[in-house]
Amino acid sequence: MGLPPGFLRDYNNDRSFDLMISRRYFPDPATEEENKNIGFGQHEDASCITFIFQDGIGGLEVLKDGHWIPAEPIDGSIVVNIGDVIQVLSNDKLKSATHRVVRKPGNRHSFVFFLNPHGDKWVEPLPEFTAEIDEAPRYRRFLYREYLELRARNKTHPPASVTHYAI
Ligand SMILES: O=C(O)CCC(=O)C(=O)O
Ligand SMILES: [Fe+2]
Repeated sequence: MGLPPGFLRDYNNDRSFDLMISRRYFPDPATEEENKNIGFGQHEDASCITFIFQDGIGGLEVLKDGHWIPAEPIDGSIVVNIGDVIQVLSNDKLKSATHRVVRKPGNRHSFVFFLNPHGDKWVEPLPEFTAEIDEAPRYRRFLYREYLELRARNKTHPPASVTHYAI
């Protein structure tokens, strides 16, 4: 990221807002009905970074230049996604990965670990990516807890994203 080693640890070394979720996806129902094979719709994670441990079934996809690219399972490997917090800290230099899961013929299992800041942490573009390189901040600052609440409230509506704080 162009930041000193250990930066993320120094920014937030409190692990109490981290989260690990175990997920199970049922097989593709193989109907023609639209969106029926979506196991987890397109989204970005609210985390700093996310680690995905998936089995061999597949279905995880990442959006790149308008195309969905499968993140094929590789035995013994972990998928690492950049989340919204890094996008804001880096003032958009690093983008939160847009991803989804499509259902495959088999039952899929994954463990998803979200490395998050503490809820009382302020999230804002860092000087290294703004003042120090003559770039205007693209987000106003917000408390991490506020953002989690915003996302929880908007779950059933168009999902909230970090663009809510865009300047
Ligand atoms: O199950 C997966 O592989 C990914 C799930 C996911 O994107 C999430 O929990 O945010
Ligand atoms: Fe995700």
